[in-house]
Amino acid sequence: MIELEGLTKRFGAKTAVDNLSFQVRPGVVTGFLGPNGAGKSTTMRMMLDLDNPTSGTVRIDGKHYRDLPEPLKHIGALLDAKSMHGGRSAYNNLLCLAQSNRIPERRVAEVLDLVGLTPVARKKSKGFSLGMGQRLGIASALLGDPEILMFDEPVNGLDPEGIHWIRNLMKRLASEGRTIFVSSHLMSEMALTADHLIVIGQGRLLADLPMADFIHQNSRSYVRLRSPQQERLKDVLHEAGINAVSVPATGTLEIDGVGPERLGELAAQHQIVLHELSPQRASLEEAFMRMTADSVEYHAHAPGLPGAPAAPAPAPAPGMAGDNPARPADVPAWGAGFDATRKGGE
Ligand SMILES: Nc1ncnc2c1ncn2[C@@H]1O[C@H](COP(=O)(O)OP(=O)(O)OP(=O)(O)O)[C@@H](O)[C@H]1O
Repeated sequence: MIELEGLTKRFGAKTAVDNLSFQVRPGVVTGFLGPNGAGKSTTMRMMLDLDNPTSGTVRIDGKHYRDLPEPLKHIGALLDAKSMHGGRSAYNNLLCLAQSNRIPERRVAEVLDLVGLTPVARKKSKGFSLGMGQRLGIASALLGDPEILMFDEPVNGLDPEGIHWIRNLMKRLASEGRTIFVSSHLMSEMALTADHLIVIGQGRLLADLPMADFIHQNSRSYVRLRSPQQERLKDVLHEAGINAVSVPATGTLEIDGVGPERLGELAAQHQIVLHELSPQRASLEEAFMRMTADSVEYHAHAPGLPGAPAAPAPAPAPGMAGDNPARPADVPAWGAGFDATRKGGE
């Protein structure tokens, strides 16, 4: 279990993470979503004690990260797959990490096998493709057989086979009772992977709810009709007390709350020709974009979706004051699968 209470991080005048409070529970995949610059990576870095909170706390199984005796055995993370030592083989990268965390060498071969890298174990990691690098980062996260795993944008740049593999791996790890926390800015991807959802925007909590609830709340279903007798069809629907909205861009009508059977029968009764009668479901990506519309920091110039009020967010727990002292230099560094250098601005 990961617990955040009133977690806040400021970089000068910029508040990257703003009074975040939530829990990440075991046995499920929890998706961590937010648009670019929302504060996901900064939050994850504070979870691993790589950035100091300005205020608030993070607890890993009830303890501060720095108080975990052998951290890799509690929590594994993939933050930045490119941070491996390129001049070392995959095997040696993992071996160094294992040795610094008193993990037996046989575990190195086990995790290489688990991620499918055994055939290239002795190759230097600088020659690895993006997908192989991600697998190596995941192997490093799994090395200590931790109960908690965090993945920052693990499917970035992967091919469909790689995406499928990571998705199944996360589900399997969760089904073993582990705590899986995975960030993404793609709702469509998360909808296929996560059981629970935490959404942030401009560092603030926007939603904390089961994925099934998000899908239920945001899957607007409607019927689309297209007819060469559009105006007549509209009149007929109006007479039947059905509200149809014209969509000029597609030349169609959209109807909420009435099934396709009834609409088809009405058209037939009035001998109206239909070229399309199709049930539709609004995309989750659109719902996510509406939820975060007010907090998107970097807008493209193309016209976006209309802004809508953010989804009701659970009230954040009261923040806990108190600065976290800097992590001492001798605390075992993560070493792999992430970039252990602190971001500037502290
Ligand atoms: N070291 C730093 N100094 C100053 N500002 C920073 C620093 N690190 C992050 N920020 C700012 O904090 C905000 C949150 O950044 P963060 O990288 O955590 O977001 P993110 O949700 O992970 O974004 P992305 O999806 O683009 O990776 C951004 O506005 C970013 O510019």
